[in-house]
Amino acid sequence: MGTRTVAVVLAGGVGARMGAGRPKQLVEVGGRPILAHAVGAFDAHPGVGEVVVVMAAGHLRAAAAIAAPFRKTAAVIEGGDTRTASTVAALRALDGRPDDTRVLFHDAARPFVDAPVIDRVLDALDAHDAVAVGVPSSDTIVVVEDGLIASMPPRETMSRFQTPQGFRLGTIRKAYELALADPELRATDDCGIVHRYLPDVPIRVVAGSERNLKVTQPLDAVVAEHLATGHPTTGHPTTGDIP
Ligand SMILES: Nc1ccn([C@@H]2O[C@H](COP(=O)(O)OP(=O)(O)OP(=O)(O)O)[C@@H](O)[C@H]2O)c(=O)n1
Ligand SMILES: C[C@](O)(CO)[C@H](O)COP(=O)(O)O
Repeated sequence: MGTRTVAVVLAGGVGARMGAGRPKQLVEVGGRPILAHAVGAFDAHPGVGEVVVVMAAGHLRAAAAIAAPFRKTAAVIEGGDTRTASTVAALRALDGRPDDTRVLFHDAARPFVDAPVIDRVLDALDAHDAVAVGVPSSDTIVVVEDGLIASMPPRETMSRFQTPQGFRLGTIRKAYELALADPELRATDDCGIVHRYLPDVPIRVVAGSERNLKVTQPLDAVVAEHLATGHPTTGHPTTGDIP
């Protein structure tokens, strides 16, 4: 048997910016919960052996019901207060696994991750211990401090990060061990933890996909419905803009 690959679907958030009254990963697009789309993508991928779902406290039964029909679902566990804490919960659930295990961390809020993106991450993990997924930024990105431009990196060097982010388990474990000892720890993704705490580990960036959007704001749900069905939801002020 080859090296095991575990996909961790991070669904521990509450969806405050979406304001749906429940975690956005439970909201349906195209007739299925967002969480089901995300779990389904990894369940269907031949390179993935197991799927672990990390769910927001108070919603574990709902998540378990969504994940149960997928044969690769190995566990549904409770997350933490931050995305970082939810990743830590997943790493604890993987205690005892060999260091060369491949682990993919994916935002449940990205329902349209597809096989080519997962392929690229897994292929890159053959040669690298940490892999990120990015798409070129169409916008100019500026660093703003106190309402003023502090720096303006050249747009052609800017990449918008998506998930899955892939790691050898030993590498991401070590990075989090160091991160958790840092009282200043702040991070929005897992590659950021490796970049900061294991700066000598090169992080390979592979191409993501514009479809692999993160459903974050109410408008994203309209776009997601359109991508899932070809039909926008009705009643939203922007639906007329979408063919
Ligand atoms: N404590 C947390 C917070 C976030 N996430 C997951 O990380 C992904 C990206 O986070 P985000 O889009 O910010 O989701 P929420 O935290 O739910 O959104 P918000 O910040 O608007 O509350 C999501 O799949 C989310 O469920 C998580 O597993 N645990
Ligand atoms: C991991 C991520 O999706 C990469 O773009 C993003 O950083 C998640 O951030 P959030 O604040 O948890 O939405």
